[in-house]
Amino acid sequence: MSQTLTPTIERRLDEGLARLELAVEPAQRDQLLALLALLHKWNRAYNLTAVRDPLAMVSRHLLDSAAVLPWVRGPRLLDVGAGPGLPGLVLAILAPQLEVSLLDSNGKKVRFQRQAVLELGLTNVTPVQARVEAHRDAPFDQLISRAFASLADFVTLTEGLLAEGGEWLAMKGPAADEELEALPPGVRLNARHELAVPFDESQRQLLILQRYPTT
Ligand SMILES: C[S@@+](CC[C@H](N)C(=O)[O-])C[C@H]1O[C@@H](n2cnc3c(N)ncnc32)[C@H](O)[C@@H]1O
Repeated sequence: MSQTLTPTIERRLDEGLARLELAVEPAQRDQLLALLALLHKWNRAYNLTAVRDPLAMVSRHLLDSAAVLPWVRGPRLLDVGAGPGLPGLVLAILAPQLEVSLLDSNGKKVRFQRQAVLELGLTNVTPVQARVEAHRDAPFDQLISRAFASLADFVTLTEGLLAEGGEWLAMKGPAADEELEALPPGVRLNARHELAVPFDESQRQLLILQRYPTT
C-alpha cells in the first residue's frame, strides 16, 4: 500500500462515498485509493493538478467526480479535456458497464491516464491524445467535461461527437447563468442538479444539455 494513503484519507473516502449513498465494492474502493496514490505520486513531476494535498484530492477530485454518477448512463461516455482522467476514471471505476474514452491534447496527461488504466486494471477505459476539434469517432451517448471550456465552446467543439438523443454533461461552479445565455441555437438546458460534494464547501452543479429541433 502506498505511503500516500493514511487512515484519515481512507476514512474520508469511505465517509464521502457513504454520504453520496454509493454502494462501492472493496475492489472499487481499492482502485479509487490506487488512483489517488498515483495522482499524488505523478503530480510532483507532471503537474497534473493544482490540488497537491491527497486529503484535499479525496473531495476535490474523487468525490466531486463520483457525485455525478446518478446522471451518467452511458453506455458510451467521452470525457472531454479529461486531464488526469477526471471525472472519467472515477466514473469508469464506479460503473464498470460504462465504456469511457478520456480525451486530452496534453501528452503528459494522457501518459498518466494510460498508466492509471494499466495499474488499476481497467478494461473499460480508452485514453486518447488529440485536440477535440480534430477528434473523429463513432458517436457517444454522453459527453462530460469538468473545467474544460465555456458551455458554448464545449457544445460547439463536440457537436459532431454526440449521438442522436445524447446529452452533454457539464460540471460547473455556481456562476453558469451567463454561459447558458450564450448557448448556440438548437441546444438547450434539459436539467440542472446541485451537487452536494462531501467535504467541499464550494457550490457545484451539473448541467445537462440536449439538442432540440429548431424548425
Ligand atoms: C483545467 S484542465 C481540467 C482537467 C480535468 N477535467 C479536471 O477537472 O481536473 C483542462 C484540460 O483540457 C485540456 N484541453 C484544453 N483544450 C483542449 C482541446 N482543444 N482538446 C483536448 N483537450 C484540451 C487540457 O490539456 C487540460 O488537460
